[in-house]
Amino acid sequence: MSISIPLNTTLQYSSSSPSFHLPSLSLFSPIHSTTAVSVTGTRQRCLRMVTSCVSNAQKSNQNGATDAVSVVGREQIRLGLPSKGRMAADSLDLLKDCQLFVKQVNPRQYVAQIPQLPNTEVWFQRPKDIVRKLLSGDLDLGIVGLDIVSEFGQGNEDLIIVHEALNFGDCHLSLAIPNYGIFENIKSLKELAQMPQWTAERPLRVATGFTYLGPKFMKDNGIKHVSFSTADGALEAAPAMGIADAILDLVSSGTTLKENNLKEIEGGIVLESQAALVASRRALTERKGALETVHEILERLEAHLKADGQFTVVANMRGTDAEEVAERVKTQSSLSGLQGPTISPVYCKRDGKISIEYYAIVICVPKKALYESVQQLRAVGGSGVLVSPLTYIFDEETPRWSQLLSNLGL
Ligand SMILES: Nc1ncnc2c1ncn2[C@@H]1O[C@H](COP(=O)(O)OP(=O)(O)OP(=O)(O)O)[C@@H](O)[C@H]1O
Ligand SMILES: O=P(O)(O)OC[C@H]1O[C@H](OP(=O)(O)OP(=O)(O)O)[C@H](O)[C@@H]1O
Ligand SMILES: [Mg+2]
Repeated sequence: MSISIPLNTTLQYSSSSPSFHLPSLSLFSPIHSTTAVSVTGTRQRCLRMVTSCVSNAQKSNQNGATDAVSVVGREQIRLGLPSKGRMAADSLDLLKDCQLFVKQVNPRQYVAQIPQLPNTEVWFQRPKDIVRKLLSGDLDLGIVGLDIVSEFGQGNEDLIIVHEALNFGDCHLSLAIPNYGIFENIKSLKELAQMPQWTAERPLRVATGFTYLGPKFMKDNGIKHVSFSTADGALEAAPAMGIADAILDLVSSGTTLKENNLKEIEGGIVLESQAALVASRRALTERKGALETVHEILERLEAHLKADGQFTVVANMRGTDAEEVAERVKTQSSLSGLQGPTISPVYCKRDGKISIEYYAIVICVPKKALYESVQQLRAVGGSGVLVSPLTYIFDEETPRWSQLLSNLGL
């Protein structure tokens, strides 16, 4: 295992009490360099001790993120799912919709199985711990919000977003200020930054749980006079309590902001988030079976999510032959289906003879365009329109799979 220690760190070893002192280990982030480390004490013993002490401490940096460690020899692939909160039930529902049934004996049990993926264990963890454990090598795959990936992953390249839009957990991380007092006429981040009130002695005070993304966002936007405080919830109360001037928190419906007389401002959105499938690069490249498992999960997810937005529409159309019907259908913009309509003859028996007067047309239409499509079908002579939900659409290969392989250099 390799460890990374900042430049000029002094590791002190005392032979009387065999322990190590890494003065800044819990204070820096991120960890970059392995050079210029000075070691005091008995050299050989020192290095052995450092390795084990850092390993045991899981190398947590200030935000709880851990450095990646080597893939350890276990047989099972581990998938982390949120153990609580609003993402928990939706993650299980999504997997169920993909015919991946998570068998959890009781809700307090933190490990579960998916019979359809016999080499995979599910571990229920808090979202931030899923990210931490992907980085430490204790999980291989996970479903979490992109907000948590960014906050706790801190751009670590070992984290790979396999699917960035699982269609639930939508929200955005946004800066909000009071809609009263000195902020009444402030509408943008620029205007907020230019307010004369903020000085080195009296900075803009922001309350947030996002202690990595918050300062990064302010720095990236050139806002100098700012300070941060943190709390575990109900941040929207902080301005009215006089604890902060602004908050940086997740917003989905916007109700909590409104009910607390707060408003979002132009340029104040830090990121858009929804649930994502995330993997450890190391696991995918080094752990036996991990890539095959992620491929299967990805295929199921893609097939389900693609189908989720579509209906199958079947209608009968009178016509002289299939081409003539196709020509008519193609004049309508909403009737092209995935690759063009499927048209098949409808065999009727008339006066004792089989004849073809109707053709059945089958198309997939986006749910949003259903009514428009039905109207267009009628306009070109369609009748007896049947609409049914689609369960899966399997394409030849998913673009996300090719992207993943290229990301992994495969
Ligand atoms: N309105 C929202 N507020 C917060 N998170 C949301 C919202 N909508 C979607 N999410 C997503 O849900 C994830 C989990 O949020 P949730 O509040 O349920 O759990 P938590 O924050 O881990 O729990 P707690 O709030 O008790 O600390 C967030 O990281 C985010 O990706
Ligand atoms: O825009 P809205 O739909 O109103 O949602 C936003 C609120 O939801 C979250 O809080 P949560 O319910 O997780 O409570 P918490 O503050 O205890 O985390 C978030 O921290 C906001 O307070
Ligand atoms: Mg919350």
